[in-house]
Amino acid sequence: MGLPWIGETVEFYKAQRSNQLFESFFQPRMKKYGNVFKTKLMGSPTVVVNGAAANKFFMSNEFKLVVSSWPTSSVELMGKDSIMQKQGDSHRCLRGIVVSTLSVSGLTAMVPRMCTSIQKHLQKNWENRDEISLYRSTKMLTFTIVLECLFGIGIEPETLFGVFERVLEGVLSPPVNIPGTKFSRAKKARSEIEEVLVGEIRRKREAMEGGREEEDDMLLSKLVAALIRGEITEAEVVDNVVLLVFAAHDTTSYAITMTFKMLANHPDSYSLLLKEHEEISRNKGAGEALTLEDVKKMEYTWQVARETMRLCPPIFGSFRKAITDIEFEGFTIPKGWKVLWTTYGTHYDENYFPDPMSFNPSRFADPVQSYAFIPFGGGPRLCAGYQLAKLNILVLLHYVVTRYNWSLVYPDEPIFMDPLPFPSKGMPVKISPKSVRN
Ligand code: HEM
Repeated sequence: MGLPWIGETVEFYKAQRSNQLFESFFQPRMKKYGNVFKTKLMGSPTVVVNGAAANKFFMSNEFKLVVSSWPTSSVELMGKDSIMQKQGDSHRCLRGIVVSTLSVSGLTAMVPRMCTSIQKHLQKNWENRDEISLYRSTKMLTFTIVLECLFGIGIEPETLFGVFERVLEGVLSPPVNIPGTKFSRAKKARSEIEEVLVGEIRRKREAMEGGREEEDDMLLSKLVAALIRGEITEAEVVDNVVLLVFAAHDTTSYAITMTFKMLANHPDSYSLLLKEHEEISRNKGAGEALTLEDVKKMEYTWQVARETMRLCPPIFGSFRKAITDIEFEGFTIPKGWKVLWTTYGTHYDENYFPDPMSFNPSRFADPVQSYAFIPFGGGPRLCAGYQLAKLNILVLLHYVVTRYNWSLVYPDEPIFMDPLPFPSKGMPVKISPKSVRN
């Protein structure tokens, strides 16, 4: 387990920064000790678990044997009332509100809104340019989509983007609130966001209580309606807006950029994907928005995106804390110890994915063993924004591949992690418009 207090923290962070967590940290230990091994990270004895059976056991026993465990700085910056800190009824209530906006009827209404946001973004940021930073562009776009299409918050996204970025920089930094530290800058940014959000929430509440606005299918409206009914508090509304923007941001944009990278490196897959989108475009009138039915036809594209997230998961895993002594496969995990499940441990296992390091989207044409493909987690904490992320990835890909010729400036651009992965140069892409109808 390494040195007495820090254990293997230094090795872990070093591997993480260079995006070598699997190769330099997990894999050597799995080879030596097996799929379940003990280490010490950030002062906590931690059991790292890998494999579908372990994923199922720990993810589905959330609240019974384990609970999510986040660093102090994340909790302070996302807020104590965000869904990631909730358990029991309060978790169910908040999750129910979020997921209700992503039901079939919610998604049906969302697709045209998303088409408008994406087309506006491309027009503003891609038109008349011959090179763009794909990562920065998709980050800004994801942020806009969460505010405009999910929450229905009418604040100009550009005015809040930089402030949110400052919060994100502090979420995994040491929680030292001294002027000049990343954490203190992030706290200040969080207060600025809170002020804007509280203003927006109170304005909406007054309008809804005064009968000038009705509850609609946007998430902010649903949260404020629950606030008026006394089911949740104002702090819960604020903290969950912040959390959802955080949860959506770097994850979706990384998934999109890596999908483009994979397509650039696998021209055969790109040809198949392009055919799928050209077929969808052919059946649309000029300027006609996509529908949920069109998105459902993007089957191969979703296979490509899933294969990309298998090989390049935006989230490498997540920590839990044992709330009781746990017996698992002959091991005893004492109460208070941490458990870390990792995406790599199953995504790169040939028992679930033959020839695991090769890019083969069509392996997703058939159903995958449950809890073997876990970029979105599983169990009660399964990603609440899964459907939004899927829609965002598919609809953006549609507009880009049907409207632009594109190529990567640096096909072998290194990926760094801090704490989430990102392309080190922002993934610059050369673009030129195609002549299209819609
Ligand atoms: C490709 C994009 C995304 C990936 C890979 C991803 C991944 C994940 C993972 C792995 C978890 C589980 C964490 C755990 O078990 O501790 C999670 C939870 C969550 N995600 Fe996502 N996510 C993505 C996009 C989004 C989006 C777009 C939203 C919302 C707008 C979102 C909202 C959430 C929320 C609210 C939770 C916590 C759920 C709960 O505690 O009940 N995510 N996500």
